Amino acid sequence: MEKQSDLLLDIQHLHTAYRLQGNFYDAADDINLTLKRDEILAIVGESGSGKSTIASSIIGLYDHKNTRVTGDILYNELNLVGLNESLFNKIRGNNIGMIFQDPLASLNPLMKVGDQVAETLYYHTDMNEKQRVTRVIELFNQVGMPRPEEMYNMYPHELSGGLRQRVVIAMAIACKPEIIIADEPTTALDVTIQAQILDLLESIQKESHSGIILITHDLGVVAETADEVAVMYAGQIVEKADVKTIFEHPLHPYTRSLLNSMPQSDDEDEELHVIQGTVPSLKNMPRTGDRFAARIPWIPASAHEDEPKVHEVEPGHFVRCTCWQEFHFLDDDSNKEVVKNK
Ligand SMILES: Nc1ncnc2c1ncn2[C@@H]1O[C@H](COP(=O)(O)OP(=O)(O)OP(=O)(O)O)[C@@H](O)[C@H]1O
Repeated sequence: MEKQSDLLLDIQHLHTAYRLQGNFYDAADDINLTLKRDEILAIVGESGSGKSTIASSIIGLYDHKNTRVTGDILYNELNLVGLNESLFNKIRGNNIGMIFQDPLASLNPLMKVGDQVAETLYYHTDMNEKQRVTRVIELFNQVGMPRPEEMYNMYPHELSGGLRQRVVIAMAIACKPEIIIADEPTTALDVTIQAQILDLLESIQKESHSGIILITHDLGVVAETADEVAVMYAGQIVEKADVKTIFEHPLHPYTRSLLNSMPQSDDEDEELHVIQGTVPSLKNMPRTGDRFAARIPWIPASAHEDEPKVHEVEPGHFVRCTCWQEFHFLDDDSNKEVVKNK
């Protein structure tokens, strides 16, 4: 049986709405998710599907005047929804580490990278200066920075993108957080460096027994690293299962379309299925019916539930709506485009 303490985060009925011209619109709509110790949970979906909205709701980094967060985000006994800022400041960095897409934006250009990591330790631990420097060198070693002592005194612009992201990761894990949220941590990096950073995240997770939420639009990244996967479309989770099930037995038409659009080879002329259309903007989001229906118009309206519910089709495998039962790809090439596979 699962130990109570294995559950790190329990997100229930999370709604995050942004104010646009006076009205609030849900960008995350009734999100239910759990994160366990020793688990990498990937949240995957196209741009605009609401992935980063979930991340910012968890860590409480949003414009409180124009963002409304309701529901529960339970971290142990604590509900992070509505938590006061001084408590949040203690939890951020200490219990929950954050890695963003663009390491340059996360770092202060005018400060030595070693001092930036040491600063996190200054705020969250009672280490003295010497201990902090020692710990930073240890962290730089852990994240695979060559010549850590030398690196300590460098400025962000003197480092490559991959090394900068290692600094950000060192900062995120400095206080051994139980939870790490990585929002597109490899998107800004070269392909070869991407794999190294993913390997690093995995080894950190194994060593520290933390839980990682990995936000990505890249199913290749998911296949390589995730244990559990939540597929998001237009603010909602449309499918959730373990990684093997998502790749070997996907059901929701959106998950199947995403998988179908993945390159199968390195051939630049490979024909890729492109999902026609885009995620609707917040204001244009249909608030009733199946939000994905518009992108699979060849599936009859009767296949969709009027108010799609999430069904547990097998233990641990959740799918929104029953339309998957009638879903098929088009036989002709009308939803297929030749796009450069790079
Ligand atoms: N602060 C904000 N104010 C208003 N609308 C916002 C705000 N942040 C995000 N949105 C909108 O909310 C929706 C979800 O955005 P979000 O960034 O969470 O998606 P995402 O899946 O992370 O996409 P991306 O990968 O492009 O960041 C989008 O329609 C976006 O335009």
